[in-house]
Amino acid sequence: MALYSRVSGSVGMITLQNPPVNALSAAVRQGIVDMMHRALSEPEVKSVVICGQNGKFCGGADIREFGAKMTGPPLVPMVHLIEAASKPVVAAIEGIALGGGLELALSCHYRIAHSKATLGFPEVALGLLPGAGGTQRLPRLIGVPAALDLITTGRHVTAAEARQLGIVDEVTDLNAVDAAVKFAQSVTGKSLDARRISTYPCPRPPDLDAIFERAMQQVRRSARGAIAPGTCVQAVHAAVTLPYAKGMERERELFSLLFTSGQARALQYYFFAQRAVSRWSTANGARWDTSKPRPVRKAAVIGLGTMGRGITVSLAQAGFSVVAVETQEQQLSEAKQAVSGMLERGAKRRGVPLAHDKIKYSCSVQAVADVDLVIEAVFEDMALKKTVFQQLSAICKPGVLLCTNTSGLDIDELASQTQSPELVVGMHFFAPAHVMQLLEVVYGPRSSPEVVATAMQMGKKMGKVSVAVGNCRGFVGNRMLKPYLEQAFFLLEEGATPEQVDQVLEEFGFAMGVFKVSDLSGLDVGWKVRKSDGLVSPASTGTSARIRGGSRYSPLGDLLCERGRFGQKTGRGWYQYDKPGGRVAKPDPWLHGFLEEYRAQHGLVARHIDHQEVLERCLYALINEGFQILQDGIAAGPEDIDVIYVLGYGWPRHRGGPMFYAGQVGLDKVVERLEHYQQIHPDVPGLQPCSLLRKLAASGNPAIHKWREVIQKPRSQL
Ligand SMILES: CC/C=C\C=C\CC(=O)SCCNC(=O)CCNC(=O)[C@H](O)C(C)(C)COP(=O)(O)OP(=O)(O)OC[C@H]1O[C@@H](n2cnc3c(N)ncnc32)[C@H](O)[C@@H]1OP(=O)(O)O
Repeated sequence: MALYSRVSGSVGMITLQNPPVNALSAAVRQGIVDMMHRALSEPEVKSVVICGQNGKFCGGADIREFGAKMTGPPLVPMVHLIEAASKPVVAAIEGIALGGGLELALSCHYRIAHSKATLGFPEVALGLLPGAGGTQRLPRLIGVPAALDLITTGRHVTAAEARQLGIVDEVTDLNAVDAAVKFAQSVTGKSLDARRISTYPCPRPPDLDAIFERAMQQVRRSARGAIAPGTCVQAVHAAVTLPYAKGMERERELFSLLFTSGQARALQYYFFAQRAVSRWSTANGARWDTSKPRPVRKAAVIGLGTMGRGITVSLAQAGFSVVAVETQEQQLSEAKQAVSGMLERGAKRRGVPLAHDKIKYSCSVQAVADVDLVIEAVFEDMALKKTVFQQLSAICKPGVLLCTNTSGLDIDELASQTQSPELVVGMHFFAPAHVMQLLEVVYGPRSSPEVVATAMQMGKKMGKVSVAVGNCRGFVGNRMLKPYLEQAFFLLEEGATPEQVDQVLEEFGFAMGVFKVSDLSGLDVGWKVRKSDGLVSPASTGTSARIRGGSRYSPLGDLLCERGRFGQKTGRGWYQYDKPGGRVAKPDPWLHGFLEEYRAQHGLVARHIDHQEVLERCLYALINEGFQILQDGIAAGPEDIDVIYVLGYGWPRHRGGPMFYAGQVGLDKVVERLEHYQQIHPDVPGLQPCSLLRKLAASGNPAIHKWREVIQKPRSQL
C-alpha cells in the first residue's frame, strides 16, 4: 500500500510500503493513485514527494504477481497521472529505483537521490523491457546511446553516474526525503511545462542507423538466443522514430510479446531460484533457519595452484585474513606474484579494494595452526588429500572447519581422516575461483549443521551463490556432466563431428559447446579420473574397448590424451589452435580422419545425425541424471540444480536451468524421447528414465514448484 502524510503544511508525502523492496504490487499502485488524487485535491498541498519506506524507494513491479491475473490499476495510467499533475511531484530516491520504480521516478517532475542509491532498468534480466514508458522517457532524457546501454544491459548505475547522465537532478549525502521536501517547497508554483519528460523531443543523433545497428549486433553477440535484449532495442528505436503516444503503443506491443514468452517465465523462475537456494536444507534435516554459522575471521588455503590462488583472492577481497600455504618455495613465490596481479586487476577493473595486506604466505602447513577455517586446494588426488587432512587435523586448533575444494571426491572419506569429521565439508569452487559466482557446499553424512551454515555464509561473503548439496561422486554439477559428455562422445562414434555437436549446443544457448569446454578445461583432467577409476584400458580395438562394466564406453577421450592432445594447453584437442595456449578453436582435419579411422576399426558406420538428436541425447541424459540426483536426495530441490547449471556450467539463463527446461518441454515428452533412445542404445543405462522422472511425468507434469511434494523424503547415498 501507500501511506499519505502532510509535511510542513504544504507538502503531500506519499510513502510506498511493501517490504522488502516496496515493489509495485496492486495494493501499492492503488495506494499511489488514490494518494495522488488526494494530494491534488487538497488546496493546502502545493507539491508532492514520493518516497519508499525503510530507505528503499522502489524495486519495480512486484514480480510475484506476474503469474497471476492482473488486478489493481495498471502502471502506465498511473505514471501518466503523476506526470500530468498540476503540482510539482518530486521523487526522493533512497536505496533503489529499479524497473517500474525508476519509471515511477521518471514520471515525477524532479528526482533527488541519496548518494548511496542505485538506479536501473533490470527488466531485461527478467526477459522483459521497461513497460511503463521507460523505453520512451529514458532516451528523451539522456539520449539514445546511454538509454540503449542501460536498457539492454540492465546494469545498475550509482547516484553519481545517474546525475552525470541527467537521470537525477540532485544527489545528497544527507537524508534524501528531507532534501526532496525542501526541494519540493522551492519549486512550488513554478511552471511544469519543461519538466514532463514525455513532452521532450527524442534526440536524433546523425548516425542513428549506425547506433541501432551496433546495438543490435552487440545484443546478438551477448544474448545467446535471449529475445529480450533485441526487443529492448526495438522499443528504444520507437522512441526516436515515433511520436510519444505511438511509441507507447509500440512499447506495449513489444512488452506483451515478451511478457507471455517462455523465456520471461524461465528468467523469472530463475530470479527466485537463485534466492531460494539460500534457504537450504540437508538430507538429514539440517536447515538454514535453525543452523547458526560459526564466526570466521582468519582462513587458510592449502595449495596455491590455479584454484588455490583464486580462492585466496576471493577470501582476501571479502575481508578475511588469509594464510596461503604452498610447500615448494618456487611455487609459493610464483603464486604470490600471480595473486598480487589478480588483486591489482580486480582493483583496476572492478574497483575491489586492494587486499595485499590481508594475505600471509607460508611454506609450512604449521602456519595454519591458529586459523578458524582451512580450505584445502591441493591436487585432485585422494591419497594426497587424505595426507593433508591428517596433517591438518593434528596441527589446527580445536573446532577449526576443514574444507576441501575437491570437485568430486568422497567428502566422508576425507572426514574420516580427521579427529572431528563433523567439522569437514566440501567447498567446491569453479574456475576461475575469484570470478565464478557458484559455490557447491558439499555436506557429508557427518557434517554438522553449523559447519554447513558457516560454509554457506562464507560463500555469500565472498559474493558467491552457495548451493548446499549432498555427497556423491561428482556432487551435482560434475555428476550430471558425465552422461552429457558420454552422449557427446557416442555421437562422434556414430558419425557426428565436434563442430556439429558444439554448434547445436551453442545454438541452444550454451556459451561454448561441450568439446570446446573440454579443450578449455583440459582433456587430461577427465583422463586422470578415468584412469584412477580403472576405465582406461590398454586395449584399443575389439568390442571390449568400448564396453566397461557391461555398459557402452567411448575411449575417444583417452585415445586423444594418449596422443598428447590435451586441448588448448597443447594446441590440439577436439579442435586445433594456432599454438599451445591458443584460444581460437578451428576444425581439425586430423581429428576428422582419426574419427573415420576409429569408426572403421570398430566396425561403426557413420550416419547422418540431426540437430534434434544431438540436443535431445545430450540434454535429456543430463536432465535424467538431475532427476536421479533429486531422487537420491543429493539436491533438495530442482532450483538447486538449475542454479548450479546456470552459474557453473554455462546453461543459458533464459532457459531457466535443466530442470525448469525439462518442465517446459514436458516431462512426459522427456520420458518418451529417453525411452526412444534407450531402445536404440540398450547398453547405455543413462538413457533409462529414472523413477522420479517417470513418477512426475505420470502425475501429469506438475508445475516445478510442486515437485518437492512428489520427491520422496531425501536420503544420503553414502
Ligand atoms: C504488469 C507488469 C508491468 C510492468 C512491469 C515493469 C517491469 C518491472 O518493474 S520488473 C521488476 C524490475 N525490478 C527488478 O528486477 C528488481 C529485482 N530485484 C533485485 O534486483 C534485488 O532483489 C534488489 C532489489 C536489488 C535487492 O537485492 P538484495 O538486497 O540482494 O536482496 P534480494 O535477496 O535480491 O531480495 C530481497 C527479497 O526481495 C524480493 N524481491 C526483490 N525484488 C522484488 C520485486 N521486484 N518483486 C517482488 N519481490 C522482489 C526477493 O525475491 C527477495 O525475497 P525472497 O523471499 O528471498 O525471494
